[in-house]
Amino acid sequence: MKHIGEFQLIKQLTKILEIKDKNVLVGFGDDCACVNVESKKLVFTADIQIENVHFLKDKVKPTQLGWKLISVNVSDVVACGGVPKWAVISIAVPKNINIKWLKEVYEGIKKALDFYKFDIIGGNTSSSSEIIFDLFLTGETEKFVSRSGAKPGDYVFISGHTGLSRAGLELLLMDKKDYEDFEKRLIKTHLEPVARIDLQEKISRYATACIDISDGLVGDLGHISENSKVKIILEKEKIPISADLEKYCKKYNKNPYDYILYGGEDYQLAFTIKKEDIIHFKNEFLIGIVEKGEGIYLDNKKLKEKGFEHI
Ligand SMILES: Nc1ncnc2c1ncn2[C@@H]1O[C@H](COP(=O)(O)OP(=O)(O)O)[C@@H](O)[C@H]1O
Ligand SMILES: Cc1ncc(C[n+]2csc(CCOP(=O)(O)OP(=O)(O)O)c2C)c(N)n1
Ligand SMILES: [Mg+2]
Repeated sequence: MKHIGEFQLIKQLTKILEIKDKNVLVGFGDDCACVNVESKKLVFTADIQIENVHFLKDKVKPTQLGWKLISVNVSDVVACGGVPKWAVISIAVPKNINIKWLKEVYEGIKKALDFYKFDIIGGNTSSSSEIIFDLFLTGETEKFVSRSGAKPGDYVFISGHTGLSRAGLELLLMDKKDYEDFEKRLIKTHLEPVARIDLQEKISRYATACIDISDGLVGDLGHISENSKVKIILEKEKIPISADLEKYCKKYNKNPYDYILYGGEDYQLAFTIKKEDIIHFKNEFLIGIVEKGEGIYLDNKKLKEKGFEHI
């Protein structure tokens, strides 16, 4: 197959479909779809964890895998301002799967459901040569926060440090006998991300646009820029570097900005707000502004909007 990229592929496929129901407020192209149901707005999302694509079976505890499956989906619901409500799960596993291992994945899932406070209420089981966990999650929101609402003059924020997860993945793949404490913390960020459910209310109330950072900060801000038809200017000086990432980059001679800007699987939120609402975001990081135009800039340099793509 010609290499067209994941997002081009999604565009070509979804063009074949036609959303006819007028109650659908948001279809393809955002973190969640959104549907009017009586006086409520329901949001829908699905994300998957696949062996050798999202995880290596011998490098993750089954409980961590269950936790991550739930977190990555909650992250999309929160990015739309929603509260997670109900989910169904589809699994596909090799016929000779270790049942104890699988039950431990479900223990991790249960722990996450208790933390994020919602239920899985159904699912499906099938076989596959590689392990697949797919979650379909619905949530409720009063106001849908899209990727398309950023306006010139808005501030750009991130909810926390980025780049740590990629450093954690690289450390895991190094297969070291011993890890320093900061390395263990980076690995934990990769294997046990926590979706920013704590920000749900503020996002719902104040964000003019929001996306969860799964494919890398610049790639994902690129979706806000494209959908909102605006230019985003990041100020290098304002983008935070975590102390652990700094240590990692010093030790392994890496450029921290490759991680911060392009890392992926951060599951922090990138969002825009009106300037006057800045008082509500004291613990988050102001990293830039929205202007008329297009593209993502770091100070006055245009950045390549490359993010993680599966295809
Ligand atoms: N195969 C597909 N068919 C229809 N819609 C899809 C498909 N894959 C992704 N989408 C939609 O495309 C958009 C982008 O997907 P994705 O990049 O996976 O979002 P996210 O990073 O928030 O999970 C979403 O609205 C998603 O619902
Ligand atoms: C073994 C392994 N290789 C590579 C990665 C890195 N990786 C896998 S998926 C991904 C991007 C995010 O996942 P995706 O399924 O695209 O989530 P979405 O953007 O749809 O929310 C990254 C950075 C990984 N986690 N594990
Ligand atoms: Mg997805």
